[in-house]
Amino acid sequence: MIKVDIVSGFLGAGKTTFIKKILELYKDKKVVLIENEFGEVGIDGDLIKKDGFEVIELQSGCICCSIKTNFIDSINKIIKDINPEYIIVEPTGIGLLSDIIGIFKNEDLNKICSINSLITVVDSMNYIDMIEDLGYFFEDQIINASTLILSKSQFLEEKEVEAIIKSLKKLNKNAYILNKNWDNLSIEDVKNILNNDDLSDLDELYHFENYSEMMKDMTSVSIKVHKKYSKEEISEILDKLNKIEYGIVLRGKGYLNSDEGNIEFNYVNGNFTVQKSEVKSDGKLCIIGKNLDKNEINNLFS
Ligand SMILES: Nc1nc2c(ncn2[C@@H]2O[C@H](COP(=O)(O)OP(=O)(O)OP(=O)(O)O)[C@@H](O)[C@H]2O)c(=O)[nH]1
Repeated sequence: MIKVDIVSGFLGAGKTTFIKKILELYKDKKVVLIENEFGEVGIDGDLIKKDGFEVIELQSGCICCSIKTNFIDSINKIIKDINPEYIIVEPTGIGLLSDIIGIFKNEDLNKICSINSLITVVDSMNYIDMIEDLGYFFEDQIINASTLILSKSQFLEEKEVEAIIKSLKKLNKNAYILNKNWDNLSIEDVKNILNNDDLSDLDELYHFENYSEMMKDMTSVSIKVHKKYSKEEISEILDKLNKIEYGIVLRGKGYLNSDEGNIEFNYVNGNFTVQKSEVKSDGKLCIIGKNLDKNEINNLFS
């Protein structure tokens, strides 16, 4: 049986960052990562591929709905061509965890794959906003997980973190909740999470019904940029992204060229970082949000 680790979590929560830690643990195993991006240009895959891991990128939609068939075909192909010990699945931040579990339970995949862990990364900095704005949708990722890992909690007051944990426990009383600064997260911690994930509740999934309604305004803008930017120029652009004329920007990420070498940026719900990057790229970026004005966003980066 191929073991499947599913790492879900909202846009920019820290899924790829946590998967990099899992890959450290699996470095001597045959492992394939399936990266599902909502945008048309794959961004995260480059970060993992540069370390020599096998990455399959599925873009332009969510594996839980619009590209479900591609996903099942890809898994069958991976099994046939690579036959790995482990498959790690990173759904888009706006995917439904219940649907992804459903695919592994029902689509004949249960004969060859078994779910090893069901992790949802919870972005502490944005949890309160997300739960207020996206409510039931966001709860699908929390209620159906067996481990909830808080990211970025070191940036909050202890009281704020306690409130988040209380809210998470109310939604999912059985999940194991890990609250630890990720800078101190050891391989042993990751091993314990993956080995001890309790998947006993898989038969009773919570399913968010109004998904298509929620998704109808969700859009992405993918841009290939050959221009060189300085870190300051990118910061100035990102600073403007929270203006309503661009739509509601939830997530932005990209690898760009600058005179100082490769740079990468990460934008999550109004906060951003711009830094030197180890990833060599011709220049590409993706912006995800609600009711985005594609022209205005294109103009910003042109
Ligand atoms: N310091 C710190 N930064 C974090 C932590 N978790 C995530 N980040 C940062 O948050 C940003 C987004 O992290 P990713 O791992 O790309 O998030 P993601 O969930 O894979 O994002 P999408 O796939 O776009 O939805 C990056 O800049 C990370 O470095 C954390 O616990 N601590």
